[in-house]
Amino acid sequence: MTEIFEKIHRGSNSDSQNQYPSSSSDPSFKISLSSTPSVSVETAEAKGTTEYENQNVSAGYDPVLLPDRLKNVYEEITTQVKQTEKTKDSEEQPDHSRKNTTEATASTSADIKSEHLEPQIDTLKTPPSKHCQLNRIVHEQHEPMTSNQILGRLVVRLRQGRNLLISNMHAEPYAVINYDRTEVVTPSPKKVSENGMGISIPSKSRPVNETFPVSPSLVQSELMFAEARAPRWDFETVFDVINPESAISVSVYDRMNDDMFLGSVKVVPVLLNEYLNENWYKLEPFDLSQPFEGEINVQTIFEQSKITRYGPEDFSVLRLIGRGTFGHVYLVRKKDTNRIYAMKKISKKLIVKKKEVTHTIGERNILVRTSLHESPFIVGLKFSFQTASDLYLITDYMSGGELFWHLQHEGRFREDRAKFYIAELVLALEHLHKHDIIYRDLKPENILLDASGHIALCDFGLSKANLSSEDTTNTFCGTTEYLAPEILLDDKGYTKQVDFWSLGVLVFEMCCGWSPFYAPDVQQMYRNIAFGKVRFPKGVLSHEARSFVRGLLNRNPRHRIGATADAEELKAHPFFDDINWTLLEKKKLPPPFKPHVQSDLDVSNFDQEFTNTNVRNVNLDSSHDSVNGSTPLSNTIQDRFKGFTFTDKSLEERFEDVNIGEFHENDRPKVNDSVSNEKNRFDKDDPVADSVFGETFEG
Ligand SMILES: Nc1ncnc2c1ncn2[C@@H]1O[C@H](COP(=O)(O)OP(=O)(O)OP(=O)(O)O)[C@@H](O)[C@H]1O
Repeated sequence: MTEIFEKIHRGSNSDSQNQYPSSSSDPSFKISLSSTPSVSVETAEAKGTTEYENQNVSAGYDPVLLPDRLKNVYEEITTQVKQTEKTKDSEEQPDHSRKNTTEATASTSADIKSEHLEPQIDTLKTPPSKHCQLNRIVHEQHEPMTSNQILGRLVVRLRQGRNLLISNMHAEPYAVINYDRTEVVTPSPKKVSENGMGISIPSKSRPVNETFPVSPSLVQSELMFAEARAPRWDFETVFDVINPESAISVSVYDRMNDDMFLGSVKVVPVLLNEYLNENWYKLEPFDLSQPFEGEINVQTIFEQSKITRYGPEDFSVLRLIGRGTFGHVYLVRKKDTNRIYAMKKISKKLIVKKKEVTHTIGERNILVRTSLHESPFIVGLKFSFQTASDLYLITDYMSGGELFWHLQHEGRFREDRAKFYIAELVLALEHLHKHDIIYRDLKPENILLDASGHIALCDFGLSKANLSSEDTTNTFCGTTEYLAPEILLDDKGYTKQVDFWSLGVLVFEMCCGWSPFYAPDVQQMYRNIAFGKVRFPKGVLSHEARSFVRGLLNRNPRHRIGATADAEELKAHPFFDDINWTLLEKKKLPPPFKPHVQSDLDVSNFDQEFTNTNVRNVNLDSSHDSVNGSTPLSNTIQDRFKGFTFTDKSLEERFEDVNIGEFHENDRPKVNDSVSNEKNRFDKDDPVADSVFGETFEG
């Protein structure tokens, strides 16, 4: 058994310690994925039995097609799986923790452990560049990167509301204003009555009954109710106008009643210099069949801009909100508009040292592409620029935080909540795949929530562009827990289907609270992905959800859901029967959970480990670059950042075209070691501690 993984990871030549396996070193080390139906497994529940024995353990690999040497190993594994499983009484087994699940899914490993596996993760992390397909796509399908200019500033004033459909006098209506994916959360309305200024708008629908004496407190309540129905915000905010097509959306919620949705409006701004537009807009419900009332008064003024370029000096750092491998992510304020953004600052030296230049340039270019195509579920890039030492990406601030953070705090999500996120992710992946982009790093850490609770994908550092439907790629990258088996095993390469495998892992993880292939050691995790069984906890996932997960976690990518019609196939699965895709795409389906966000400066949904960090000494001044004492990067190296185009003035260069997807020979593919990424996610009590495993299947 050890042998198989040594083969898989190193190739047959055991001397080649740092060799990623390749067909040239040992053609037999890969397992053919060319045929084999997926496994059909009845659930133990369905059978009314206590066992979840496999009906068929071929798991997407046809033993007939396996090389002889692997066949024995394969048979050994499947026999062990069967034997181990037979000894277990699934219904009685109090096996609920992540660790236990791992042991269960890795039930073939009893003897593997005793065989002393050498740690091989480094080998996997450092495949030679020949394993990567080079330059195949460099000159194809270039996106014309229109050099959008910053058109100006859009001042938006939310003045007041009237006749809002609040449920009681304590209501505190507030709004989430969204323009070109930038979000602003207004404070609660001004309390006019408390200032003794009186209330002037009685509610028609609640006339005071004059035939009875009215106690002062009742009058007071009526006044408070009337005031809450007609909130006065007088709130002003300024947006950067980049895309002239964008409309403003204003959604109103009640802060005191569980962020109850009170309606939303869409306002198309008039982009004529200094033009003031003011109107009362009727609030619309998410669901048009619902009775609805209320209006809000919105003013817009456009001011044409003379400045077209920005640099780091134009931003003030407010908080640290995240730390990545190559730099930090800050909450920043753009000085001229006071607009709040997220700024990712990436050290050039570090990415050169770690040979990640291409991935980083690729990330920026994919963000440019997706920004131009207005994908609602992908974080919006606003500016990118560079200095001599750093690269900067300015994106919309997603104040709801990482999905990871919420999952960590809540343990797991109800299926309908998970379904909502998964459905929005399907649309995000559909968008990427349609634009020939493969995402490759789907995981809760890279899924952010906006203030309303919609998702936005971030971190395109591992994505690859210009990969059409049939194209394959070979780069070994991703985060271990979410890696598709063909990335590990198939040297013919893999396709966009790997994103759907990761999506299957995510559905499972969101609903069950642990990752289906997790193991404390990475080698074991690879084994679980390649051969392990997935065990559904009993009673947690609906029949449709299990079928969806099974369909996505099919080890044969050609039989996986999505293999023939990409996301359309996923959308048609019964799991999504109650999803209205048209409304979802327009963000008109109310999110099942609204993050608690007090204002657009709120960082309470981010880890305090970051947000409590002192950022007073963070220096964004590019003039600092030349005097910071470290050796400057050579011109040749600076040339590699041409996509960001360094200028002496350190000014911003937005949306400039560069080669997308080019793989530089020195650039090393990347694996996020999910073990180190684990943080304390599963330190909490296991959320499904009382559940019993009900079903096992193999993809
Ligand atoms: N637009 C944003 N709004 C809010 N938070 C953000 C935003 N962009 C990034 N973050 C936060 O910063 C974290 C790190 O960002 P990102 O994943 O892009 O960095 P990275 O260097 O690529 O990370 P990694 O090393 O994990 O690949 C995110 O997980 C998220 O918590």
